[in-house]
Amino acid sequence: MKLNKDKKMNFKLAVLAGDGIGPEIMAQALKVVQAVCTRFGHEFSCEEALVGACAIDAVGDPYPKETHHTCLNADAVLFGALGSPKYDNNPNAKVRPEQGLLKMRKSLGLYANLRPVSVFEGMEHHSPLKEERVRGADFMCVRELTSGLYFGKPQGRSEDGNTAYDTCIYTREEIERILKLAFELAQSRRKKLTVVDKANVLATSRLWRQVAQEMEPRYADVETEYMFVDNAAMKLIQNPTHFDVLVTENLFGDILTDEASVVSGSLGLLPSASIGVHTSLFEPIHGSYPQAAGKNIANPLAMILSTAMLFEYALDAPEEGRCIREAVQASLEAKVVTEDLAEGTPAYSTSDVGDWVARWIAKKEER
Ligand SMILES: NC(=O)C1=CN([C@@H]2O[C@H](COP(=O)(O)OP(=O)(O)OC[C@H]3O[C@@H](n4cnc5c(N)ncnc54)[C@H](O)[C@@H]3O)[C@@H](O)[C@H]2O)C=CC1
Ligand SMILES: CC(C)CC(=O)C(=O)O
Ligand SMILES: [Mg+2]
Repeated sequence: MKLNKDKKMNFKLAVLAGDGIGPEIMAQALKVVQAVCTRFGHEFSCEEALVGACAIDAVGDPYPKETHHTCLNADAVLFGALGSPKYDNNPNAKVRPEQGLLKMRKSLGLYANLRPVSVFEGMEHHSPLKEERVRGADFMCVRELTSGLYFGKPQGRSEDGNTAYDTCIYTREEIERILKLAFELAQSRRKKLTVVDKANVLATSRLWRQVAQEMEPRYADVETEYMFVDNAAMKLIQNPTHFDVLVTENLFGDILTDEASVVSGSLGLLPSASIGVHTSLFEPIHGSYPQAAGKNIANPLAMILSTAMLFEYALDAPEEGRCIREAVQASLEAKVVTEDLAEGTPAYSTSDVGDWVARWIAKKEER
């Protein structure tokens, strides 16, 4: 990224809209990035690339080499979502969009997926849980992203097709690096870490727990607890304010964070940042929501909030990130929301919400 003499940025984004609602929510995110850049005096450029079902259809590969190079040549990656019923409903498909997602994460070295969960001020009523239960909930899920059951080999079927297997593998090194990140994150927050595993049953979980226990003394200022994943699944919605930083393996983190979106009120509200070795990538936690594709009804806020994380984590520009969050808070207060959040008020379209948030950012100084 270039900085001019006034410390204004000129950065380059790899833009991977993907499938389903991906292009619709990405268009809103880019409006917001443009509004923030205009407001703060930055410049940016985008290079689009294919990933997922659209990439299979175009070139037969869900994560083409060209896409990988585009990601490596950019300052950061913005990703929408991928996946299509065409492949979900065909168990015999030779190539799957999700293979592209896994390959992208692995080859970009994105081993840590940060998924913040919180309730916007005054928006507790969006959650189907009791308002007093979710008020003040604000925790960070740290999901290991490049190992575990989604990556372990062997994976497949027996010759007669009647037995299937997946393999869960974790090395000490993989566990240590994600735990280090989680401990440090806890130190920068409320100093509480919940390590979620299934150590009563799984060998990989027992290694996770052992490594975490060995590291604990180095982070004596952090209160560390261990929780089995089934219990965590219950506690997350029974008592979400219990948590500060929660760290767990790939599969558990995937499932628990979709569940945790109930605390915020919609899956369409949860952003994420994937960080690691070669670059960083910002994406909503939800998928391609194919039922909504092309209808201009999906909530773009998870994608828009992912751009706030882009400014904070990749561009070291916290004020810009804060500005996006304030705009999102304002849109919720003004009830400019898509149908997943509209209760008794008219639903706005995906593009209306994007326009409103971008306009709010542009006009902020007038308030
Ligand atoms: N990171 C990614 O690209 C991911 C891709 N997928 C893929 O997405 C496809 C659909 O999977 P699903 O299990 O249906 O998950 P999904 O996350 O796409 O949708 C599940 C439900 O969440 C709600 N939802 C999701 N996004 C929303 C939004 N922006 N606004 C409002 N409501 C929203 C809808 O009620 C939807 O039916 C599959 O092909 C799957 O493999 C799933 C998860 C992550
Ligand atoms: C489609 C999966 C591989 C990914 C997923 O559900 C996620 O990253 O949240
Ligand atoms: Mg998921």
